[in-house]
Amino acid sequence: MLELSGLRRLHVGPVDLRIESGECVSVQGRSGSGKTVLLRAVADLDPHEGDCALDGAGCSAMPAPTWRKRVTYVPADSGWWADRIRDHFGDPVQARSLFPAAGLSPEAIDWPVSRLSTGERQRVALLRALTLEGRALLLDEPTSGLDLETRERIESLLQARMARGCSILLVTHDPELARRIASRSFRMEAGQLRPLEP
Ligand SMILES: Nc1ncnc2c1ncn2[C@@H]1O[C@H](COP(=O)(O)OP(=O)(O)OP(=O)(O)O)[C@@H](O)[C@H]1O
Repeated sequence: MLELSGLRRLHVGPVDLRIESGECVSVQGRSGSGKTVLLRAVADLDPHEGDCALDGAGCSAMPAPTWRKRVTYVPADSGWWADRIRDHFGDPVQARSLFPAAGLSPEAIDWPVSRLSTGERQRVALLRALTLEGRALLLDEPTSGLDLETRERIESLLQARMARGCSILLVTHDPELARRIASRSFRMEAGQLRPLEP
């Protein structure tokens, strides 16, 4: 269970939110409303007030890398720190086996990052997060710009992760995606999460 308590950063918050194990909560809202600011605060990437806890263990009580391994943030545009895709995975052989589930060729593990399309990069970044086996995922528009078939694959991957107890905080501009996988949806407005009707 991922819990946000009095979380505040810039014009966002204070936000109180509890996401059960195996639950997905979506956040929609206008561009610039603060959705990414919220995700980054939960990931402890920027200074903030308030705290988050995972299964009762507070973010402020553990080293940031430990928190970020358990609560994995996948930005809309991921960073890459090596030329080759395989070098972004602890176990490239295991990662390769996951590629087809995201609509990627297994051979892509040996490609340079520069060869990937925008949507392929997005999926590789998500797979990397999945291989970290964290207990919570913070996803910033994980299916934006993907075709329908590929979106469905990504949804299946996320559903499978939820079935294993992972909590997901999903930022999306796609209300249909939110309806399908989120049990609760919010709209970021004036720095607050306003509940959306199912
Ligand atoms: N470090 C910062 N310092 C000052 N302002 C910031 C900082 N980071 C983000 N902002 C501002 O906060 C606002 C919210 O940005 P954010 O990226 O969270 O929007 P968003 O809701 O995710 O938008 P989009 O849907 O376009 O991705 C923006 O106006 C942005 O300029």
